[in-house]
Amino acid sequence: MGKDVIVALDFDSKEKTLAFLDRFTEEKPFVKIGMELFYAEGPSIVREIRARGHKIFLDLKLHDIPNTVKKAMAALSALDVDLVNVHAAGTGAMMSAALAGLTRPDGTRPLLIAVTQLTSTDQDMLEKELWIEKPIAEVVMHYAEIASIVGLDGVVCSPLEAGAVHERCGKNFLTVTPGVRFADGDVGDQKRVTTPAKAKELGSDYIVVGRPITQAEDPVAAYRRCVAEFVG
Ligand SMILES: O=C(O)c1cc(=O)[nH]c(=O)n1[C@@H]1O[C@H](COP(=O)(O)O)[C@@H](O)[C@H]1O
Repeated sequence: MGKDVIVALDFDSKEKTLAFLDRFTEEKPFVKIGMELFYAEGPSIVREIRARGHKIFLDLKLHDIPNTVKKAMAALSALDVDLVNVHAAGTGAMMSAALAGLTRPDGTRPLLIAVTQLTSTDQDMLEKELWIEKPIAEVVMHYAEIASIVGLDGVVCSPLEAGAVHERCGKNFLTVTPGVRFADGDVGDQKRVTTPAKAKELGSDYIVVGRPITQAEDPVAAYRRCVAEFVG
């Protein structure tokens, strides 16, 4: 897995998703299928997009008791995807269970990463609502360290934290980073945000980009702008 841009396919139907993908005649973007599309269309959308040759991050952010997550991951292992995720807040026991559940008959498995703190969370929310009274960057590092100790392949964090995560957990520990906006872009509900160029400078392995591409007037041009800034 090299440095790449992952396009978040946050659409509510197969038709809209495939129409969007049809615009890409020259590239085959790495894509993310999240809750909106998966809950609307089910596993068949994963198969269909895979059959078109895309790499897939299946972003369902599992967070439950260890036994439930293990069984759910066993079911998801049947899908041919490259990357899946859980919430690190489920604890090390839950992350270990997720890893144990992720086994295919041929011995392969998708990479497993953990969401540290959502990029839509800021310091104020962390303290006042979640009652975690620590600097958010330290919380991200702590969760990343637990994920690394239990054997996960990486984390989801803001690009702003990618460098520190690599320093603590090693350069091969993946940093998959949403919270990406062009310098002139609308931030929306995201809080810990930076540009594709800055994400590259900070050492992110993958940026996850949704609305700046999907809602752009010219999505292919927006995707190319991301690739040019991030991959070079
Ligand atoms: O796990 C994720 O992909 C994720 C984690 C996180 O902390 N923040 C975050 O934004 N995401 C996802 O990344 C995508 C970002 O979309 P945009 O904000 O539209 O670029 C969405 O599909 C989110 O579900």
